[in-house]
Amino acid sequence: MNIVRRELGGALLLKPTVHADNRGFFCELFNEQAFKALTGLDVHFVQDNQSVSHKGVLRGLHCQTEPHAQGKLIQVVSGATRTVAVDLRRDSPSFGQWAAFELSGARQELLWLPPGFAHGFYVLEDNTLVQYKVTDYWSAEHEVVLKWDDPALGIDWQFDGVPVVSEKDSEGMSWKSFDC
Ligand SMILES: Cc1cn([C@H]2C[C@H](O)[C@@H](COP(=O)(O)OP(=O)(O)O[C@H]3O[C@@H](C)C(=O)[C@@H](O)[C@H]3O)O2)c(=O)[nH]c1=O
Repeated sequence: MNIVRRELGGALLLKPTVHADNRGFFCELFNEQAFKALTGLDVHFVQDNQSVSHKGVLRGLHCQTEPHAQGKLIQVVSGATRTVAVDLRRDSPSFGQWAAFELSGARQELLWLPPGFAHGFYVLEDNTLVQYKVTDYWSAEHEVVLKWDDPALGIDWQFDGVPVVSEKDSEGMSWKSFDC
């Protein structure tokens, strides 16, 4: 596995080593020892999540706060997304900044987002399967939902039409009310 891109002082785009042969391919998606050797991070995952979405869906922006902040290792197994991370770590030089990543089954890359990042994705193809490992359990009471289209964040989602969002996400909090 290699680090192919670093963003916002902690987000990492990772490329697994793919072993291809006449049957197809094999790759390790997460190996605790190798991840630590590569990144210096000692992560412990407690939950694996999966979602399937139609083209045009947007999920996010979601973040869990302490003491249940979640690091996330995200993979698009099939289909494609434009995935966005926003740095919500108040002590970070990139606090309030966002970065976008094109993830897809074809690219086979993984995105590591440390605890303290908001995560969201816009789905570019039907039947997009997203899987991610998280370092803490889901806790609805610690969930922050940030408004994905807040002009103060200025995220360039590159929409093709009006995105389909959940009721929860349409009622997300503004950046102004978070940043106080
Ligand atoms: C996140 C989560 C949801 N749920 C339930 C709550 C609800 O009934 C249903 C759907 O939840 P949501 O609408 O929050 O699903 P979704 O919008 O896909 O939420 C996810 O979005 C992406 C962007 C993330 O970063 C994730 O951490 C997670 O927040 O699943 C769990 O049982 N466990 C979980 O860990």
